[in-house]
Amino acid sequence: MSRVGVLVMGPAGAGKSSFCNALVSHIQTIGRRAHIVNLDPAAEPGQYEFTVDIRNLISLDDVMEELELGPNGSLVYCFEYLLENLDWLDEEVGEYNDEFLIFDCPGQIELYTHIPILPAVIRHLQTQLNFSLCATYLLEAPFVVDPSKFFSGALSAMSAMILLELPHINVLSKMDQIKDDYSRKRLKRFLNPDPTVLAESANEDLNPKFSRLNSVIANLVDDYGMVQFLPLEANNPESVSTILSYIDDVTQWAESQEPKEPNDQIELDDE
Ligand SMILES: Nc1nc2c(ncn2[C@@H]2O[C@H](COP(=O)(O)OP(=O)(O)OP(=O)(O)O)[C@@H](O)[C@H]2O)c(=O)[nH]1
Repeated sequence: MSRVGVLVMGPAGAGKSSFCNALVSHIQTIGRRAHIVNLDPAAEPGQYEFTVDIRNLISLDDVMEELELGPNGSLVYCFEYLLENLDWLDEEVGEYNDEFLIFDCPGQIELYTHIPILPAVIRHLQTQLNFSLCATYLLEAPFVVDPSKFFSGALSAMSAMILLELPHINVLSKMDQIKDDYSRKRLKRFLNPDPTVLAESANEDLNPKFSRLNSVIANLVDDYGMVQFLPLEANNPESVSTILSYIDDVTQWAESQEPKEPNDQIELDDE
C-alpha cells in the first residue's frame, strides 16, 4: 500500500490543527504511525508541533515584510514558491515511510476552492511521491447551526471537492460546543438529512423569496453526497476513531480504482 496523505482543510479557526493533533495521537495509540506536515506559512510559532514545516522553507511574515505584499498575496506567493521548490518537499517528506502524513492546510479557503495551486501540489504528491490522498473538510458546528451558513459551508466544501478531485470527507468540528438540546436537534438535521428536510428547515428561517433556491441547493448537495458530515470533538477519541475509519475506507477504495490520467491537457473543441 502506498503512503496515505490526509489533507485537513477548512476555514480559519475551524479546528484543523487540533484535529491533526487528535488524529495523530489516535493513530499512534492504536499502534500505527503518523506525522503532521504544516502547510500553513502563517501558523503561529510554537502553538503546535510539526514534523515537516513549510515555515522552514518560507514564512508569511518574511514575504509580507520583504515584498511588501498583503496577507493574501503573500500566502499565494508562498505556495508559488513551494511549487518552484518541490524538491524541498520531496526531501522532507521522502524519508517518512510511515502510514500517514497529515497535511495541516491554511484557513484561506480560496487556496482549495478556486486557485489551482493546491491541485498542483496534490498531483506532485500522488505522482512523484506515491501518496494515496484523502481530503477532510472541517466546518465548525456552532457556525452551521444556522441553515444559510450550513449551505454556504457545504457549497465551499463541494467546490474544494470538485477542484481537488480527491476522496472527500466532511467533518463538523467542535460538536462539544453544541450544548443545548434545541441546537443539537437543529444540527442533527444536517448530519445526514434528506434534501426535503434540509430545504424545509432553511425555508423556516430564510426569506420566502429564497425557497426555490433553497430546494435547488439542498438537492445539489444531496446529489453530490455532500450533506453527510461526521461529528468531531477533538478531545473525544471515539469521534476521531470514526473519522479515521472513513479515511481508511475511502483511501482503500481509491487505491482499488484504475489510475486516472492527469487532466491538465484538456483539448478544446475548435467549434
Ligand atoms: N471546544 C472545542 N474547541 C476546539 C475544538 N477543536 C479546536 N478547538 C479550539 O478552536 C480554536 C481553533 O483551533 P485550531 O485547531 O487552531 O484551528 P485551525 O483551523 O487550525 O485555525 P487556523 O490555523 O487559524 O486556521 C482553538 O482555541 C482550539 O482549542 C473542539 O473539538 N472543541
